[in-house]
Amino acid sequence: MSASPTYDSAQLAACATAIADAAREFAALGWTPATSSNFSMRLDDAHVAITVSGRDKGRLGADDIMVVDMQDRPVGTDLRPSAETALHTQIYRRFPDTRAVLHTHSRTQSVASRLFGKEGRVRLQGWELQKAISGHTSHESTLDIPVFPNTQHMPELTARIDAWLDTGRPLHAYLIDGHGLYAWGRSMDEARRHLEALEFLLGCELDLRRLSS
Ligand SMILES: CSC[C@@H](O)[C@@H](O)C(=O)COP(=O)(O)O
Ligand SMILES: [Zn+2]
Repeated sequence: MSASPTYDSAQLAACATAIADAAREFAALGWTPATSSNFSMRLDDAHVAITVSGRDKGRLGADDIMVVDMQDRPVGTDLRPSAETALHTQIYRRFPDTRAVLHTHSRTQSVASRLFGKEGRVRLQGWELQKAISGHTSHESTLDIPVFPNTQHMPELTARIDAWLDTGRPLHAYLIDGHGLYAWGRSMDEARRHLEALEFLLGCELDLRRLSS
């Protein structure tokens, strides 16, 4: 049985608005093509507001956001949550201070995930914009973004992510090969900053590879 909710309808409505606003801006940038991408916000320790599966992420309204518990079960609705709900709840379980999780499918993220998938990670070093990632105070720091193999089987993907985390290595975001980027934060603003910074940095890495070859 799910834990009793400690959120109210006003909090759910505020999260739905924040998700729809962010998603609309990402869609305008071309980062959510063809209904791809999914977004969520933590409501309380046991519940998450998340996008309904298959909706156009550029035109989300209140009816396109639903509630799930931390075991990915819909709460108070028969709607189908995002096919990737398990990736969201895993981040909320593993990082208790996370309040927003953002997943997009931009062209830059998709191409970078294929190119760097062979290496298993993108190593970012020497970029001033690394400082947009919380905890990074210098361009001289090393920021590794892992690339996990894509699969439609969520338990396989969450197991790979758990295995990375269980080694104690930091995890600020990850790519899925041929798929897209997951980023998160302790607020919607922080999650957006992380996503935008990584979109920019991945584009820079792609340009460097292209120009150096
Ligand atoms: C439309 S293809 C993209 C999907 O397969 C998936 O990766 C995705 O990001 C959106 O799935 P959704 O179930 O709407 O959350
Ligand atoms: Zn996706």
